[in-house]
Amino acid sequence: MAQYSRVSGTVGLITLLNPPVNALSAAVRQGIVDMMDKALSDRKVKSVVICGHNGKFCGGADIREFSSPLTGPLLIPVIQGVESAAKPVVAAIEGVALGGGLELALGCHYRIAHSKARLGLPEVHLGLLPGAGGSQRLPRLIGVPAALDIITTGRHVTAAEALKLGLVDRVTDRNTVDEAVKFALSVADQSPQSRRISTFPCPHHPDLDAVFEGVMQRVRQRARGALAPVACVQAVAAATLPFAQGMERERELMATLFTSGQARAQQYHFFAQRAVGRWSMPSGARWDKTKPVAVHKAMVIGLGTMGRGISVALVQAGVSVVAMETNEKQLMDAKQAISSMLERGAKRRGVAPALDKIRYSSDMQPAADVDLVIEAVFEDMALKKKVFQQLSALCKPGTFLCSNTSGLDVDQLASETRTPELVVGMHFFAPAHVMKLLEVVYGSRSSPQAVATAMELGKQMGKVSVAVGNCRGFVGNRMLKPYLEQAFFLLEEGATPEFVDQVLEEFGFAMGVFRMSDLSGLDVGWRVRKADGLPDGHSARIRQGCRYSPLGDLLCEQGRFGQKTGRGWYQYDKPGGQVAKPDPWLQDFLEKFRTQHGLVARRIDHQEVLERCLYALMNEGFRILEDGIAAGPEDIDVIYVLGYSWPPHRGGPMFYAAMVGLKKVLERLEHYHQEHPDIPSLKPCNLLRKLVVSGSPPVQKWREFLQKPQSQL
Ligand SMILES: CC/C=C/CC(=O)SCCNC(=O)CCNC(=O)[C@H](O)C(C)(C)COP(=O)(O)OP(=O)(O)OC[C@H]1O[C@@H](n2cnc3c(N)ncnc32)[C@H](O)[C@@H]1OP(=O)(O)O
Repeated sequence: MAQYSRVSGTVGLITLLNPPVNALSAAVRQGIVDMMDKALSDRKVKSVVICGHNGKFCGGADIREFSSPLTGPLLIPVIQGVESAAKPVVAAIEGVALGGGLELALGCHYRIAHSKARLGLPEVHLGLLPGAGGSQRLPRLIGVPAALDIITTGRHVTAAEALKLGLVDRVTDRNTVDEAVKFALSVADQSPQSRRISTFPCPHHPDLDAVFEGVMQRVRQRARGALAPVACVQAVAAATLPFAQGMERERELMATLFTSGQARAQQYHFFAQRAVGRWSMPSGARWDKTKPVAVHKAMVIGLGTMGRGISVALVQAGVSVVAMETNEKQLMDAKQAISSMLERGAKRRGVAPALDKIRYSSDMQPAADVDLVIEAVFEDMALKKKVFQQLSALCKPGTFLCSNTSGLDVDQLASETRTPELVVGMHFFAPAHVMKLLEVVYGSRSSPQAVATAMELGKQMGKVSVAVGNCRGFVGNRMLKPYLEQAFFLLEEGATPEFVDQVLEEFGFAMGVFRMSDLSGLDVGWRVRKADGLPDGHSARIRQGCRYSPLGDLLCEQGRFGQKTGRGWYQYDKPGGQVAKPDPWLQDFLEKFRTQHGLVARRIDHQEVLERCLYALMNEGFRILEDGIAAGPEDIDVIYVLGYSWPPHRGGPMFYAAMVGLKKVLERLEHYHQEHPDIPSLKPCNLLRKLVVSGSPPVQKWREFLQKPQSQL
């Protein structure tokens, strides 16, 4: 809803009231209409200010309303009503003006922003476009190139940048509403006629065609099959037409997006990202019953790529860091690298680099005086155990001990310490100061407070933290295993790396499985498999009664580790080269392999590649839910979108399973498992069967079918 009062004698003040972000629900839209009527009909009122309750202008349309038929007045006429008002209307922007919120502000005749406010049109992240005139008014106000940038990236613009772009008229450090009221008084006698953005012509640009072509090309490349970014460009292109025609085009494009599965997927992802913050553990411990401990000082042990990124993320979150590395040369290199990462980051954010927040050490002693340690040494259990033993002896009581591991047993590490309840895994993703995902792994003895502290620290670092149980590979890497396996089996059966990658990239992954494997290095998994007892030079295709593909191992034995050696599943022009080219050697190698094992290459189609890779991955997701390793499908989906480049417009693997239809997924898995009975990951899991028998409920209802946590609190 919206509140109305008259202030300073002649200013009508309309306050949007819908906590926490004053989203434009039906009641708020109706409130704006009613309060505008009140202000315009009050003869004493000469000008109007629109602001948001509690220091937030408006977070946009109420996304929760998108899943049911719209009621109340539509936003487009509401904004038109504001713009066509005969009295000047000023938007007082505090906190955020996003999506429909910024569109409303664009309908006002003036915009005053607080210096800390953020403005943007992030609809593209919800699978939409700014459909309440934003795609038409923004380019008219700030020009096509700047509008295209803001609309297609969905990024938030600071008040300072908004002022530079001409998006706001004034920026203030003072009380924004008071300033807006003063401003409204000063323009009370002026006609708003010349301030109506819908009447502006689109600013001239010498080569608009080239601008649109360039952006469209970039957007298509980045979009990976997403419809919204492309529609955003098309909508802005329509801003060069007369306003009414542009609005009609915006409406048509929006209608297509609004009903698309992609918009549903991206809106699901928006809420899923927020839902994972409400974590729970099988013990019944929960986010709302556990207080995190504030971390002021942390230590990072091991300054390889991960340790450096983690140190930067901590410093940028305002935590004092001791960065430790025993190798002096590595320590010096790390210091230089971390300083330049901090400097670059600070420059991007327009702040001073917090170089004084970090100090360096070549020994473990400073661990005695920190609140939390993140161990980020090489992924080797023996080495990590040694570090945890040392930490246990050194740290003061209450210090949280975290391991940045991508899949090792957190319980084993905890058992090396005197305080297993303070041990959790913190699985960061590379580059750790950039990637948004953090898996927080609780062991069987981790205390709820340790989990809450790691989750909160992740949030402070700007990450989306997901609490997961302890098992080999946790959630993300555990699901990756059957996916990779299927890709290898497909090569054995007749596919090529190029074809498998092409199918997965067409689906929307940034990189197919083989290009990704070349980038991250084939040797990483090989070393882990060898540590698990993989015999050298052995190419058997059946291990412990199950199908096993030795292809990756055989490539590693040839020194083909991927990009870094210039050869892997593809060839590169030099070690470290990035352009993957098909390698005739690999074709020859695959043919010889098939002959050696009596395999006859068959024609494998697009559908089989997708189904075998993706359904095997989803099936593992159902097992993870069944095992209680993830609390709900949202957790898995957030991990896959943010950490494994699953296309956001497909929601995540569990959401996608629901979109495809659980019955179909089950049938196809049954079919493939019949064809390949020696591949256990293709055997449909019980939870999937249970859901199908229960009529394939929507993904939001799956938690009801999972085992309830046992409350021990
Ligand atoms: C035809 C009309 C078309 C219009 C197009 C639109 O306007 S689409 C909406 C565009 N707006 C956005 O995309 C903004 C989405 N929100 C955010 O980015 C952030 O929430 C925020 C506004 C920057 C605030 O961030 P903060 O970290 O402070 O809080 P949370 O993200 O945790 O949000 C708090 C709760 O508010 C819910 N929420 C936020 N925005 C909306 C919204 N637009 N509609 C409905 N609900 C919203 C959010 O879900 C949180 O609640 P939970 O219960 O925790 O989920």
